[in-house]
Amino acid sequence: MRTIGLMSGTSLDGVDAAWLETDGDQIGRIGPSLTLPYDAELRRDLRKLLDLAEGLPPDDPFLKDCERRLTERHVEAVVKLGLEADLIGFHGQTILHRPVAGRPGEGRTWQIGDAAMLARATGTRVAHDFRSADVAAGGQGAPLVPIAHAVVAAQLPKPLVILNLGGVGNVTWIGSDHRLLAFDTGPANGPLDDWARRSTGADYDKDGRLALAGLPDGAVMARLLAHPYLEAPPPKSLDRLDFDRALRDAGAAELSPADGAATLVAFCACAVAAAARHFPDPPVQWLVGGGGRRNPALMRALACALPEPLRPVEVAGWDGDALEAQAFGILAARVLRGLPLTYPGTTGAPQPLTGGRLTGG
Ligand SMILES: Nc1ncnc2c1ncn2[C@@H]1O[C@H](COP(=O)(O)OP(=O)(O)OP(=O)(O)O)[C@@H](O)[C@H]1O
Ligand SMILES: CC(=O)N[C@H]1[C@@H]2OC[C@@H](O2)[C@@H](O)[C@@H]1O[C@H](C)C(=O)O
Repeated sequence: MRTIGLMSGTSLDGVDAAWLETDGDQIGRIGPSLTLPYDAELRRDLRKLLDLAEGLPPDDPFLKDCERRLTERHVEAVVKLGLEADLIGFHGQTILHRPVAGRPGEGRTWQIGDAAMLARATGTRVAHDFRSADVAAGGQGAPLVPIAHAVVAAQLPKPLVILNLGGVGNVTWIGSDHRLLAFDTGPANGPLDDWARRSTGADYDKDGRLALAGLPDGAVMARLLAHPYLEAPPPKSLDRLDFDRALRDAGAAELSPADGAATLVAFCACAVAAAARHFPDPPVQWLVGGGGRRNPALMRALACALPEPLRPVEVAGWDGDALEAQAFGILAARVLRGLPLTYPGTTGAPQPLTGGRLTGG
């Protein structure tokens, strides 16, 4: 079927949209994709929502206003793509993520976005709410893209790792027997963006210039590397703000702008290297997607920290900016067909689980 996947990630920079033909198991034609950046006001308000989410009722007027504006940008992205689709995969914006491993009914994950409004405005059926069923069953509810990675990487040599460097980092390890192991590695661009905004006023550290001008601070690094998340066995996932406190306690805030950025880059890379210790076998290569692959400071730090070759996903013929959005097209098709989205090896789901809901059409 013809799908449009829509992903608004933890970097809060905009919505990625991608057209793809898929039945959820295989991919057919790959169409165009685009990113519709958010205006500064929406970015700021979404960032504010992350801080407020814990205490907000679902009908809070500020939240509802952000949700409407966010959904309008998604409608705009679909219209701009300008292609017919049978199904839209609508992730929405995560504003809170608190899964409770192995304790059905206790965790919480919250993605905002008005699926009915999107379905009405585009005249297309919408698959959404991809994470709740997994969290309700005691899974992590994230990452969700691993099964889609397995679909697009079907022909590549294994073991293979796909690393996404978004606001948070996440890895998918695919074994020679097609086994999946996936989890969040640690903070990636999220704290770096916050740091760049506070110290330079820019939305992010473009081309890693600030980080390349500094040096990682040994004492701060030592404290950060002792964080229990790194050694904790998967499944595991993170909220965008989960490391903020640890970064403050480690003294990162006292560093100079350049050394602070260099330290955050080094920590992101070390967290990825720590993730590799959980893989059953080393991969033949790492393929890197997400905005972080454009940061030379981060790519250099990763190349130093990992023994295996590390390359942007473009070497496999993929588009590293579109991959997550394409994944939500694949996941939408799986929702429609009732196929599993999550697995014991990806989220800690008790068994392969379908999920998501369908609206409109
Ligand atoms: N040229 C560049 N130099 C440095 N960093 C860059 C560059 N281009 C993009 N980035 C980083 O990539 C981020 C956006 O990445 P991406 O769009 O993959 O995140 P996301 O999809 O929102 O996050 P997630 O995958 O966690 O949901 C930006 O916020 C910025 O930090
Ligand atoms: C709760 C949530 O939205 N998590 C995101 C976030 O951004 C990256 C990482 O943390 C990943 O776990 C997930 O996104 C991708 C799309 C996923 O679910 O696979």
